[in-house]
Amino acid sequence: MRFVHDFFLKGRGKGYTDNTTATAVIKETIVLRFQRIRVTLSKGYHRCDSSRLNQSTVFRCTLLDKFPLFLKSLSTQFQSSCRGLHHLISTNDEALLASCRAFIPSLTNALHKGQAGRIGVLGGSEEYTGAPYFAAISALKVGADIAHVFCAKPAAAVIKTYSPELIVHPLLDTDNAVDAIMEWVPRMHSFVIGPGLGRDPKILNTVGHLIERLKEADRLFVLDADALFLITEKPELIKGYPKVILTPNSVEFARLCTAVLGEEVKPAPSASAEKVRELAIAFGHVTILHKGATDVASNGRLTVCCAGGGSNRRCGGQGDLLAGSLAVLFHWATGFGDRAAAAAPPELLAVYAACRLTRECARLAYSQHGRSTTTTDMVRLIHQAFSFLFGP
Ligand SMILES: NC(=O)C1=CN([C@@H]2O[C@H](COP(=O)(O)OP(=O)(O)OC[C@H]3O[C@@H](n4cnc5c(N)ncnc54)[C@H](O)[C@@H]3O)[C@@H](O)[C@H]2O)[C@@H](O)CC1
Ligand SMILES: Nc1ncnc2c1ncn2[C@@H]1O[C@H](COP(=O)(O)OP(=O)(O)OP(=O)(O)O)[C@@H](O)[C@H]1O
Repeated sequence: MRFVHDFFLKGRGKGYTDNTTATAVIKETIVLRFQRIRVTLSKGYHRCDSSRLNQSTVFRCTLLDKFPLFLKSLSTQFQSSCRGLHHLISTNDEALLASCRAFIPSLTNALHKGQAGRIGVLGGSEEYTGAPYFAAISALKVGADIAHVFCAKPAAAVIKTYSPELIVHPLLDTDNAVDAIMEWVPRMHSFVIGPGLGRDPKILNTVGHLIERLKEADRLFVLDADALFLITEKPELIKGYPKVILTPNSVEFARLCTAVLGEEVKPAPSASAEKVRELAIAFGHVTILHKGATDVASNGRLTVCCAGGGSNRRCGGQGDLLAGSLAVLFHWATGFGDRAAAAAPPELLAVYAACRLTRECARLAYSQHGRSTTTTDMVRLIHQAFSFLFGP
């Protein structure tokens, strides 16, 4: 163990070309400040396939199977000496997609209505009726059985006219909103909070209370759009809660960094993976997805990047499609399939699947509609994109 420690922390720069020796070493440790390491775990045996371990501080890892499990198996002493070096970036599309396919529930007559997902969307105001609609309809198109929208009264009738599929509750702006909405919570598997919520302090206050209650009820939820504005004001609301995923665009991400890290971060189409990880850690290993030209998601331990598909069209609503899809996939990733061989923890797999799906919808829609592409065109293509990526 001493040797391993010395080699990786002090003895850098020699290069490591002998696979056999590397294998012995990698059994004891994981070193991530090296370039192009490919590590595979099979039958509990850790094998290093790379012929290039060098001292570069830039590291880019392909998928490391069962990484979190492996990390836990390291001795406490070694974990602490390596703290700060454990940062793994996975971009292995095929392996991640394969793990996502493993949790997609089969279409079978053995399931009853509701089992594939009862999703709640909290959002919708007089100004914004499209955003909650896009989130809720996307949840249904991805495969949830039921989608409820909890919105402010002026939005309710409008949203109902968009779709008879949605169950719409005009509750968010009522005086007993928290208790009235909580009555529905036991029936829901997961929530999207934020699309079209607006910034009315009374509504945001209600949503703050609801977040507290959802945590007490141990529910999964995704925070997007105006709910992220609330989190910049009250980051402690979600600190350390493992069942929340934040989905900021670059502007929302910059605001979160200012609020939580105390740093000015310039909004940029491509996030710094290191910054996303830093923010996730500052939130107590909460999962953060920075949407952009490349989507970057981290729980502070593992970071996944998604760059497939996508388009050059930046019409509004694409983030809502992503958030609604993610709520379903989050439920599936935590509740279905065998996770023993999964390439990443469920929250990151759900994020990866949602990003990949949204970007595939964007790619398909753009190829048909070009500059005229809107989110409605993308929603229509969810089935085609889903089948292509994950099967029927
Ligand atoms: N049809 C609808 O009802 C829609 C409603 N939406 C809702 O609209 C509300 C406000 O959302 P916004 O996203 O406008 O949030 P903000 O009101 O915080 O505005 C952010 C601004 O930053 C700009 N921006 C985005 N990316 C940038 C970048 N990389 N660099 C610099 N500027 C950038 C945007 O154009 C936007 O004007 C939310 O409730 C949201 O859910 C959106 O979801 C879009 C669709
Ligand atoms: N510069 C970009 N190039 C390619 N794809 C992008 C780019 N920026 C965002 N995307 C993709 O668009 C989708 C939505 O991200 P976006 O940043 O538009 O979210 P948003 O602003 O929250 O959306 P909304 O309009 O619903 O509020 C994501 O899947 C992301 O991958």
